[in-house]
Amino acid sequence: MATLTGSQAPPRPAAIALRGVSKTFTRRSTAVRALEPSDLDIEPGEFVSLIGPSGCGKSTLLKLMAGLLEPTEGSVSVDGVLVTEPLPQVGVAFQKPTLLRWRTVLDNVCLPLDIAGDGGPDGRCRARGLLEMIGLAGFEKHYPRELSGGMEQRVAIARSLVGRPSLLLMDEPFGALDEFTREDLNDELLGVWQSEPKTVVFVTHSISEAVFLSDRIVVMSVRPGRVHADIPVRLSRPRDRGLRDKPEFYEAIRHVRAALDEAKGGGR
Ligand SMILES: Nc1ncnc2c1ncn2[C@@H]1O[C@H](COP(=O)(O)OP(=O)(O)OP(=O)(O)O)[C@@H](O)[C@H]1O
Repeated sequence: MATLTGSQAPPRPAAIALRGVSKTFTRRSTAVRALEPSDLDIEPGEFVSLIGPSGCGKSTLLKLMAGLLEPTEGSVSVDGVLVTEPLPQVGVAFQKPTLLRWRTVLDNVCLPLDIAGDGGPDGRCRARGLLEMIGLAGFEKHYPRELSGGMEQRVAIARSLVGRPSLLLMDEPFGALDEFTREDLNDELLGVWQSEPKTVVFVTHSISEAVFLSDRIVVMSVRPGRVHADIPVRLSRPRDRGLRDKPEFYEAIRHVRAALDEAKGGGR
């Protein structure tokens, strides 16, 4: 029987394809142009960070990908499907963990499964496994008020992963944390991403965080936002914390910083 191999196989659609996507927010008579028409392709399994000056439209872009905002012009597709509403294969994690205070840690992680009517023993077992993977074994029965900020953020990340999303959208998930906790969570996020490959789009203000995590860094320019530079990060994987001491890490940081400096001046 003939099988499709190599060049015969149909091309796999991009995990995310943005075509001429722009966004203007309108309130009464005021219009804010947040994003100029932008094109971007992200391949399945890529880890891509978005970085840029405050107000350049990073969160707007992420919300457009998540189906939480509608583009003013253009289209967003995920796995070849036009995004018109939030899709089940997409997980999201934002800067604020927004845990439900009356639910235990385990029940917070299981929330997406409960909403999807899939909260059986398998899902709970997976939730426990994720809690263990991100260093929260033993805290399943605790309530959010009993956790530190870093622990709450870990719970939010486990929650975003429990439905096995093929695409994970993260908006400054570690922005409110101290540097040590942030580095620990970077290590843990990479561990999860390496053990369960998925496409990740990650918004951050930290150049070193973007370099440590990403295959590519998309640098955006000042408002109205647009893609200023698309920089591949050619550091080998798997990566571990030792990478942060290596000259090639600093070299990559310098490169991204130069692009970011240009992007900041680009609108003036
Ligand atoms: N719902 C909204 N209504 C009106 N304007 C908005 C809305 N959301 C965002 N904006 C505006 O769009 C622009 C881009 O905002 P966005 O939050 O996407 O930027 P950002 O790059 O994520 O910023 P930061 O790095 O500070 O978080 C800003 O000028 C912001 O004021």
